[in-house]
Amino acid sequence: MAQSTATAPLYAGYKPLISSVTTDTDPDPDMAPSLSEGTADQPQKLQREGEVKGASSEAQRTKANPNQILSASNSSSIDDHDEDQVGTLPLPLLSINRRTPTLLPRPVPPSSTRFTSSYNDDLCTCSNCAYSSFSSSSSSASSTSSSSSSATAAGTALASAAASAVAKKLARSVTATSIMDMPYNTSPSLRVRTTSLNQLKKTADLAIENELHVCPSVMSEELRKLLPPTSETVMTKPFPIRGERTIADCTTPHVIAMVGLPARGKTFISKKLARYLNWIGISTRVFNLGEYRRHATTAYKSHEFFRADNEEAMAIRNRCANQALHDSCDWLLSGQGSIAVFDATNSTRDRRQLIHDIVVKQHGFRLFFVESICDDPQIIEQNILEVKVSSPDYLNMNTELVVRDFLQRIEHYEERYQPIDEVTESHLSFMKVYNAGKKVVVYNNEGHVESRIVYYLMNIHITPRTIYLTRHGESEYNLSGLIGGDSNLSARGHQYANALSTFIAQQQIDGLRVWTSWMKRAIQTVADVKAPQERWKALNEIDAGHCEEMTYEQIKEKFPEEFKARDVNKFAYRYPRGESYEDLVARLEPVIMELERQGNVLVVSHQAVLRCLFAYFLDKSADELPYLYVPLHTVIKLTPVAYGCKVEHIKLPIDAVDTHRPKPKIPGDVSEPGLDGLSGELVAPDGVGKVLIVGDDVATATNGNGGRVDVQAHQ
Ligand SMILES: O=P(O)(O)OC[C@H]1O[C@@](CO)(OP(=O)(O)O)[C@@H](O)[C@@H]1O
Repeated sequence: MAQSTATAPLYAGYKPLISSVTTDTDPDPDMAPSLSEGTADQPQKLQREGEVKGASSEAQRTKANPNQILSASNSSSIDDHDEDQVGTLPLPLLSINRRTPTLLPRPVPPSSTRFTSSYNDDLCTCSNCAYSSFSSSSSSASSTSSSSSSATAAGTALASAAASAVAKKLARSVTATSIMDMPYNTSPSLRVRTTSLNQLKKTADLAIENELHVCPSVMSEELRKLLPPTSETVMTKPFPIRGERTIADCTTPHVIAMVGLPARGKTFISKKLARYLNWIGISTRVFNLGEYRRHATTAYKSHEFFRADNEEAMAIRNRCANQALHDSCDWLLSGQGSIAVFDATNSTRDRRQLIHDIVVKQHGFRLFFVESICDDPQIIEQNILEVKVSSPDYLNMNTELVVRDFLQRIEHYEERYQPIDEVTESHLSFMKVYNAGKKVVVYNNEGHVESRIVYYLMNIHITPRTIYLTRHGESEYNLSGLIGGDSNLSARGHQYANALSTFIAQQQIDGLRVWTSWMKRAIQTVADVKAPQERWKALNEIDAGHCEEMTYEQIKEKFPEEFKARDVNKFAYRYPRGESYEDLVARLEPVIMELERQGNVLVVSHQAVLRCLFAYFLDKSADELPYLYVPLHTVIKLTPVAYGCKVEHIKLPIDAVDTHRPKPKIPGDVSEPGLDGLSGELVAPDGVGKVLIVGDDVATATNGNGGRVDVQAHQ
């Protein structure tokens, strides 16, 4: 068993964003207090840290496996931060902006094997671009180390795309820019802008003069306006495609046991962690000791119940703890689940030893403790106000009394509290989270599942923020019922794009960032949204493989068995040569992780992708996920509250087709209404249709009966 202790400084490149939360604000219910103190610039701060973190982690992977990183986009480890890799590249580098693909000569890989990438995010996605054809075949001629041969090689690649003479001219026209001259840690797009934008513009003009296709990113402002929208700040993020779900990795059942005084965010962590693990396919359930105690006792009277010398109460508490632990183990033994989260204080060494004896010695399961430590009185008090005042223990009680009683309850625990000790409890595996992530200590961390848990808990934060999800505006393919493809917006889709930008402007969202897929319909939808934008390949719509650009009826006719199979198990069904919803979830995990790290974000994507993201926030099962109703021209606003998420559906007043195909009673049937009966109706988590319609200057909220309720808090 590997023993290691890691504290914050060791995570220099991986600074947990949660740390900036504790010091400033804390939006979470359980650790809530500091939330209200959040600063307006925090989201930007988070973003900046996130960029550095992502880049350095990628750089590390490059060292481990150079092919892998190239396949993840020729990306940031080379361009950004990996000095070793930089040293292996032929200099000077010409166009190095992987995010804003251009017609310019590109860095030449040291060997042709390094150009086997299937994810050249830096390749232009437009069909006209000469770079789309820059593949391994062209790279074989380019593995030289001199600047002139680099340019020539790139020129040759362009030539093979039918414009050799001009391409060579272009290659020569660009002043070489050595990557070594660029400030370390500067993003590639910034480097390009700060070091060679003029050259890029000149090159673009030259290319246009010669009737070559040039990507928008290097065009002059006037020319760019003539094209479909792009962003000044386009960035692409690589994503791992794992293909299979993680459940296979979780062969040994795990118990995650929380540790910590009351009001330290244990329940928040437990619930959030369980939601994440379930979403990635690891069946997880929380066993909350408070619920067992409430079940075993009559109404809560006061903190006296928690006095260490209250023997009668102590006997009840111990019995409840044993029961909860045994239920956790029984649940794991029954094969229904893989991870049980034991949400209790477990604040003494004896209790932890007992848990270890039962979980590890008796059952042979893995045991991992997560201790939440907080010594900021403000955070604790705010936490009590956010979640304890509304606890069933304090029904109809005056807030002041609640706070006083709860603080006394904490004092009783403090008398006996023994934080996990590395020396006397060196046989345990654990993670300590200080002040909502200001410092993290990981000890005896072992195995894939524990590592993912640690990584996830290091990324979450509790700063108040809002996430907006919307599909692109209605597309031409939506109008004709075709799935997939990369069509433009319809006329109504363009209207939605306008309405969306107005809506977002009206909301005045602090530090908003916009994420879209690389599909035209999504990019066009945010054409006028005034906020920094990023493109994610991971946000592209589900790949329907052989069924792309067909209607459901056509698929049924051409591949009847396939069509039926999808209706039988839509989540697991994988299109021939395409993807399943299960694949999508795997593909979207980095998006969720990054969303957890961010402030306010607007995500503009597609029906299937947004179902997956929505399911994460709403804790929806794999069966429900592929049928979640995500209509066109509707913004879904998600605000973290207490242990869940407030959901608002805001339908902007532009008609659109309904692309939702409900689950049919008979698999493969395309004629009868579906089982869920959702089409045409917004459905909130409680199953009641709730819509907020925003008109030009009035906002009207309606439910199915015309009532004015639009908000749904999901617990
Ligand atoms: O999984 P189902 O229900 O088929 O929905 C996914 C489909 O939704 C569509 C529209 O039919 O998404 P979108 O228009 O948002 O890009 C298709 O492109 C996609 O294949």
